[in-house]
Amino acid sequence: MSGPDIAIVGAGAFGSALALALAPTRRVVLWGRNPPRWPAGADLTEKPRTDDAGLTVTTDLAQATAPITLLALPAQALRPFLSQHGPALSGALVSTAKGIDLETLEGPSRSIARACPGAVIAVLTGPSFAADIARGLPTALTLACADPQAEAIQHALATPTLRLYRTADVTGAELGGALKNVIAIAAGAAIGAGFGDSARAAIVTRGFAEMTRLATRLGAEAETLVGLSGLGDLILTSTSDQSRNFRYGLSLGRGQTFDAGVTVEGAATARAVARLAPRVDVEMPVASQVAALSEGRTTIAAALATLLNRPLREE
Ligand SMILES: NC(=O)c1ccc[n+]([C@@H]2O[C@H](COP(=O)([O-])OP(=O)(O)OC[C@H]3O[C@@H](n4cnc5c(N)ncnc54)[C@H](O)[C@@H]3O)[C@@H](O)[C@H]2O)c1
Ligand SMILES: O=P(O)(O)OC[C@H](O)CO
Repeated sequence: MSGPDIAIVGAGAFGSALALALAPTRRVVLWGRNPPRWPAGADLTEKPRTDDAGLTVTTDLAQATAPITLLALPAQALRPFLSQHGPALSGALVSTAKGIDLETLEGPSRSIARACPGAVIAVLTGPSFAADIARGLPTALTLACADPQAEAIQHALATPTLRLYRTADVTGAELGGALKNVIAIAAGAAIGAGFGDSARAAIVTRGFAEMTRLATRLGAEAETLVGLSGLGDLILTSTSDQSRNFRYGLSLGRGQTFDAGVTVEGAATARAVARLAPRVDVEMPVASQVAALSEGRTTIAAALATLLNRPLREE
């Protein structure tokens, strides 16, 4: 019998959910340094499988070898992981991370390119909660890849309920996924502070404008930002308390503490953006308030005042 079709590196909520979604029709190996974090509501009973499918869980990274490897690690963990293990990875490397590295101010695809020169690189992103994917609920994602293998990877990762759209705009797709987390924190903070749904709509809309400004300045196509990876994921994350970023924002708005063990990609990415945006001369007023709030440099009232007191201008 030949080896796995798909390796998944990272057995947190998302890697584990993808493993459950793909295993009924593919040979999947899921690697984690800890046991898998099966999402709440996932059905862990044996599903009907094709003869040539199934799931293997391992803590031995050498076993996680396949033509396609999904890197389901948090954005701030990806580069350190790759610097240690990058040379051992092979095949197409597909990142699911949604963030900007605080040290390099680069997205996941650049981290992979630096650590694994010559690898086929892709990004899997878009509106999707791990719990939904694990339950087999219908989901549409973006597979961003500029390599001729993009279409083959798209087909290899799609399932009857996981519909993948393809783009060659890797920069746009990964920045949409990273920046929506920052704006979702702001949306949560507005709701948590009691500013209301109209304020949230304003933050999401103006937040989307600044997401697009930064992404296009960094080489993204504006069209990508209005797709699943940008606007689609922004809508999901800014409106659902399933989102960890939104819930973190809620707690900021309410003046409550938040469990430091929960992955909140938008907090670090807001700080990365606060350093990156001035370098490319892009204004990011909402993101800079999220950075200040998450670092405790401002209060929710002061953040609101700063945003409302900006000079009046054309939309
Ligand atoms: N959870 C979701 O609904 C969801 C959906 C889409 C995308 N994503 C993205 O997928 C990425 C992973 O998120 P998640 O929800 O699985 O996070 P998680 O917090 O549930 O799990 C992260 C996993 O990474 C592991 N990890 C962290 N640092 C590591 C390291 N240095 N070496 C090895 N393993 C390490 C942890 O042990 C954990 O198993 C994030 O960028 C997130 O934005 C998550
Ligand atoms: O729980 P969050 O806020 O990390 O969001 C999860 C996914 O990115 C939603 O698409």
